[in-house]
Amino acid sequence: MTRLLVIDDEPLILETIEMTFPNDEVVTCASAQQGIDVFLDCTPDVVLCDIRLPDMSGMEAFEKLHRIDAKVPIILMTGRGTAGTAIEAMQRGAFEYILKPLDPDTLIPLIEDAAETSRMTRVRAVVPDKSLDEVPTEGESDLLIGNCPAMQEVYRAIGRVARQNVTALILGESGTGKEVIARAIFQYSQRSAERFLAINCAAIPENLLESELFGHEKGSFTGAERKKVGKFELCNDGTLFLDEIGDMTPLMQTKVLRVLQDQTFERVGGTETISTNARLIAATNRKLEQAIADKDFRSDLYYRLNVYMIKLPPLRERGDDIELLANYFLKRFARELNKEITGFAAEAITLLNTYRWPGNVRELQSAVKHALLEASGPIIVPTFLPETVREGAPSKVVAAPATPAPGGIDFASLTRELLAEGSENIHRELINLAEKEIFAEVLKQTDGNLTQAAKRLGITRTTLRARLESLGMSLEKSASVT
Ligand SMILES: Nc1ncnc2c1ncn2[C@@H]1O[C@H](COP(=O)(O)OP(=O)(O)OP(=O)(O)O)[C@@H](O)[C@H]1O
Repeated sequence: MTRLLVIDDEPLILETIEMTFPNDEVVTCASAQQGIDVFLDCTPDVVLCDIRLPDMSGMEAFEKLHRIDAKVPIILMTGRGTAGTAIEAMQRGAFEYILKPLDPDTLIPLIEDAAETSRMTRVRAVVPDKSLDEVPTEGESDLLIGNCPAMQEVYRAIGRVARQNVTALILGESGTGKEVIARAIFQYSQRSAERFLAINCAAIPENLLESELFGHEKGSFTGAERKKVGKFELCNDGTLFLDEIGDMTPLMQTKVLRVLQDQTFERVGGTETISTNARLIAATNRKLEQAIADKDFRSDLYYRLNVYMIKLPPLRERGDDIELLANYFLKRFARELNKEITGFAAEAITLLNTYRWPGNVRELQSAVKHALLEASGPIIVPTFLPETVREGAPSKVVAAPATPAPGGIDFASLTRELLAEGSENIHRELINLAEKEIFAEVLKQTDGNLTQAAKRLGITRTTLRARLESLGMSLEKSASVT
């Protein structure tokens, strides 16, 4: 839910906006002073402010609001005659301007975009120190969870790069936390009081992306009814987050490369050369080196972006962090959903640890939420987890060896299959598979006696038990035998 503050003295406009956003909290004010008082009182997510107000000019009102909290996106509503003032306000930090009469098809995506920017700018992404017990209040901050060596390295990298004014490139599969890392870099940087804007390069068509990034002059193409200031210009002194950069078209790659090289560009249809010192943070889940080999991505752009690279590991490679994250989300959502659930059953943890998590942290987050909504007792047991996690084999290979050789598992073909699949966890997957076979056979020979089996294997009973658990192998039979 977005908290929207609307300042306008036209009752019809206030009513229209209330009706357009029935599921959001819309606070309306008929004068600039009243709007400023409410702003001070409730810190909205987004402000919509008319450029003509009874008690002061919209520009003055904008400047007062912006001075109070520069991180709240302010959108100015204007008639055609006052668009020039609105553009000037944008250059001073306003988020956008919109022409009256308001068209819901333009207004709704604009408010969504502003609310998302507001969230990214204002919700802190906090790199943990020692206090991992901390559960931030919803909306206040996102604590980055994870202790594994790869995540420790990520935190160190944020610390190293944030305060330097260089481009950062964040790589990682979908849902690994690239956006949170980008926000952390911004928030720990010297530009944290300046503008932070984000754009998803995969979500919009090339010509729109071009306008969004570089702006356009009025009349430069059909539909360009007014001049637009692009994000590179707006982010002068600020930070621009280009998400899914690997999906940019060749034309856009060339244009972005030029900005990185010369810090200049022209608006679409314009001749004026504009300078920008926007700091770029880029992210992608594509393997850029492969995209370069496939001639899909410019190598010179890659080298420009890759001044400092942060690689996020997939969740399945983060070891104990899976349990840590699951418990963190459990605490967080239990509080939000007002549920008294204290933890996970051991079997549920085993499932979480063995599942492959193709959607990474985002998928774990929704699995925990799902489990909380399903849960009826004080702890999460396997049946409350989503079916994909319960039944989704930890990995294709571990579930069903594709080509077992007559005498056992054909490791050479499995290795080839995993290589072709692009797996980056071949060692772990095959070792798990081998262990499963070995343990199953020894337990069969020792009638499920854990002590005997551990003795024959030459490992301790505790180690065997832990390995069986983490491989998702049943302990039922062996547990009854000591
Ligand atoms: N280490 C972490 N600790 C806590 N929450 C995390 C962590 N990493 C990611 N998240 C949460 O997981 C969700 C997905 O993260 P995010 O959107 O940053 O991923 P992404 O890599 O940008 O995904 P995509 O490539 O699909 O855009 C977010 O809600 C984020 O807050």
